[in-house]
This record gives sequence, C-alpha cells and structure tokens, in this order.
Amino acid sequence: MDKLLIRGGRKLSGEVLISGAKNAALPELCAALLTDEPVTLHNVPRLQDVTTMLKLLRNMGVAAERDDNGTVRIDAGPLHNPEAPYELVKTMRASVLALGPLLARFGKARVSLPGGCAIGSRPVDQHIKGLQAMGADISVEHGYMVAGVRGGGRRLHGARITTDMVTVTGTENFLMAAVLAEGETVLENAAQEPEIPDLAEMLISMGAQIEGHGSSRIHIQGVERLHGCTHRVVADRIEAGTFLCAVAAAGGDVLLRHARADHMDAVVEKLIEAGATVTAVEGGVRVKASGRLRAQSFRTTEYPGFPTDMQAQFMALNAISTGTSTVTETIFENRFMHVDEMLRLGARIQHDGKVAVVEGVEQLSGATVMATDLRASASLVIAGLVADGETLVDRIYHLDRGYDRMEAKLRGIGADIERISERVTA
Ligand SMILES: CC(=O)N[C@H]1[C@@H](OP(=O)(O)OP(=O)(O)OC[C@H]2O[C@@H](n3ccc(=O)[nH]c3=O)[C@H](O)[C@@H]2O)O[C@H](CO)[C@@H](O)[C@@H]1O
Ligand SMILES: C=C(OP(=O)(O)O)C(=O)O
Repeated sequence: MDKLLIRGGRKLSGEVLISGAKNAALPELCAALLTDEPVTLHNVPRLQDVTTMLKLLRNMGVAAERDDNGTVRIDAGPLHNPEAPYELVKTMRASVLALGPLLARFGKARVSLPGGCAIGSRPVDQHIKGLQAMGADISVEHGYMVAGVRGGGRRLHGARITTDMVTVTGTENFLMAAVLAEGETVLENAAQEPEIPDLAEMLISMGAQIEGHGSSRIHIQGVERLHGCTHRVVADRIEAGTFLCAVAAAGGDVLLRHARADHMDAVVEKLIEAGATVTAVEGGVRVKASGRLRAQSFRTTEYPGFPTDMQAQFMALNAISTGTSTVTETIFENRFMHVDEMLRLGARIQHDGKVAVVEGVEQLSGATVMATDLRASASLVIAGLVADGETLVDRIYHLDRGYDRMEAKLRGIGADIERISERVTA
C-alpha cells in the first residue's frame, strides 16, 4: 500500500496540466455501451477508477484499449455478457452507470449493487424508480439488480421522471437509458453538474436527440440506434479546485492549464473572498496567494452551489486561515472523516452532524495520517503542504482512484512530496 511523504513549507509556482474529469470519463465510458460502433474518448485521466471501469467493460466482452496519451478506444460490438459483477463494482460507485445503457441497448442487465463507502450510505432507489417508470422490471436478488424490459420486450419507453432529490449518476443513467427508448423522456429535477452536459454532448454526437442539458429539465427523444463518435472529456473541475486550494494554502503563483473557471464559480468566489487572486486566463486559470487567508464559511449543495467534492480540501485551507468558519455538508451524511486526521496535524475543528466549526490556527505540525476516502486524502495532502516537518499520508489508494499522478503534479510546481511504496517502508 503506497503512502505519500510530504515535507511542508514550500511555496508553489509554475504550471499544472488539469486532466479530464473522473466524473465525466466514467459515464462516458459507459455510454460507449450504447452502440456497436467504435467510440474514441480523448483526455481520459489515468486513474484507478478508469482502470476498474475498463476491466468492467472487458468483462462484458467489450474491446477496450487505452494509450499513454489519454485516448481510449472502445468497441462494444462484441459485448455478450451484460453483467457487472460484485468484484469489480465494490470499489467504485460509478459502476451503477452500466445499468442504464445495458438496459437501453440489450433490454436486460445484471449489475451488482454498488458497495457503501465512507462518505455515506449512497442508495440507488432513485435509479431503480426512474428506470421502472421507463418500463423496466428490476428486482434485487443476491445483491444484484436484475433488470429487464417489462413484458420481455427489447426497448424501454419514454417517461416523465421526477427524482426525490437531485442525483448526478441517476440523471446520467436516465439520460443513457432514454436516448434509445421509444418516445419522449422528460427529466425533472435533473442534475446540472458540468459532467452532465458533457455526457449529453457526447450522446448527441452519437445521434441522440437531447435538449435542456445543463438545466434542471432535460428532454430526450429516443432514437432507434446510435453510432460511434469521438469525444474529448471535459477538464476536471474538482482536480482544478483541489490545486486552487493547495496554492491558496501554501502560497505561490500557479497556472492551471485547461481548467475551466466557469465550472468552479462557487469555489473561486470563496477563494477570492478569502484573499487569493484567481483569474480566468487564455487556456486556463491562474491563482496567486500569499500569507494567511481569511477563513470562509460555506455549505455544500448541488451544482452550481459549492460542491461536496471540494468540502474537505477547502476545510484544510480554512484550518490554517485567520478566523473561525462554519462548514455545512448537506449532500452526504458522513463526509467529515478527514476532521479527526486534521486534528492529528494540530487543526482545531469540532463537528456535530452536518456542521463543522473550524478555528483557524497559525501553523499545522506534520504527523502520520490516514486517508479515508478520495477527497479526504486530497485535504490531508493540502494540510501536509503547509504543516511544519514531515507528514505521512497512509492509504493513498483512495487518492489514486480519482487523481491523475497528484504527487508528480505537485512536485512539478515545487512541493516536496514523494510516493513511498510499502516495500520501501517495511
Ligand atoms: C461518479 C460520480 O459522478 N460521483 C459523484 C456523484 O455521485 P452520486 O451520483 O452517487 O451522488 P448523487 O448525486 O446521486 O447523490 C446525491 C444525494 O442523493 C442521495 N441518493 C442518490 C441516489 C439515489 O438513488 N438515492 C439517494 O438517496 C445520495 O445518497 C446523496 O445524499 O455526485 C456526488 C454529488 O455531487 C459527488 O460527490 C460524486 O463525486
Ligand atoms: C465521491 C466521489 O466519487 P465517487 O462517486 O466515485 O465515490 C468523489 O469524486 O469525490
């Protein structure tokens, strides 16, 4: 199991190349299941989750190859096994995204229930309810969602779907099911995260008829078949936001190439209020900061609000800023696992239920900490960059799920950080 060793106190300067978004690449890999023609995706990040998704697709009989330049070629023509087994699904929530496209193209699917994870219980009841409204019969048997088109037919039908809450992967599953369904589907209360319009644009380039993506009401007119396409995955706004917080905390001047400021309004606004300079420039976003910033209170909500996937990283910044801030997590019920680890670094944070109160301290002190989930890991790396002495972040397999060579990118802008493999430390 790898660890990261960070010696804090270095300012950051230079350029970082922001990768394609994990949360766009994963549904887009699943969208390739909707056609028997080849699909090419560019700007696919090098992540453990992408490796797992490719394994999942190959296990179905899909031909999938990736090169070193971030291009993935998928041919779902030979698919013969519309199933996502537990062994592959357990590590990755996004595997639930196989359900919609498999049902749409084959009229049946067998997908393991995704495992619970550290941030909350993460049920899939809304996915099931929505697909049932489109004519699917879905039962849960031995931990699997066993789905087929009602009455033994092959095509789902259009429906009006209003989910109880805004769900990102739910909206994506419905989109991918609806593009091949008979008739019109209307998604009310749809998620608006930038990964949704990116997926919709890909589906449109495959021949789908979609309107309203990027808003809370999406109209889809089903078509009989889709063709192959070439698509470029949108830049990762959460990776970019993580680097923004890292520079704001450590100080410095960094250009985030390919980052989209217009996808990060809520985070950028808070950083500017905190005292950082963040500007959209040709081809990216530039961030400058020096000294202690002012702590900012915030509340996570659906896009375009403050993203839950940025809560831990911004909390790390608040922990060393001046003043006291309140952080309210409204999306997931257990997403403060980083707090106890930050306390080990000398942070002053109290939390109760959905709310954490962070009293900024002048200096954190390096310690050994344990990553508990993906963004918690990123927040501990940020804290390590500003702590004095050495910080060892253990269990970084969580980080590798969703960040494309984070330590190499940080080293490239001046951080003192190295990956240590278990063999070396044993
Ligand atoms: C692969 C991917 O894109 N993951 C993102 C996606 O996760 P994901 O799509 O799993 O998250 P959702 O948007 O579905 O979850 C939002 C809320 O709805 C609840 N819910 C959701 C579905 C359901 O059937 N029943 C239910 O109760 C969830 O428990 C949660 O409280 O959006 C989250 C919220 O922005 C992000 O943190 C994740 O990074
Ligand atoms: C929670 C996240 O991802 P996932 O939904 O893949 O677990 C995340 O990206 O922060």
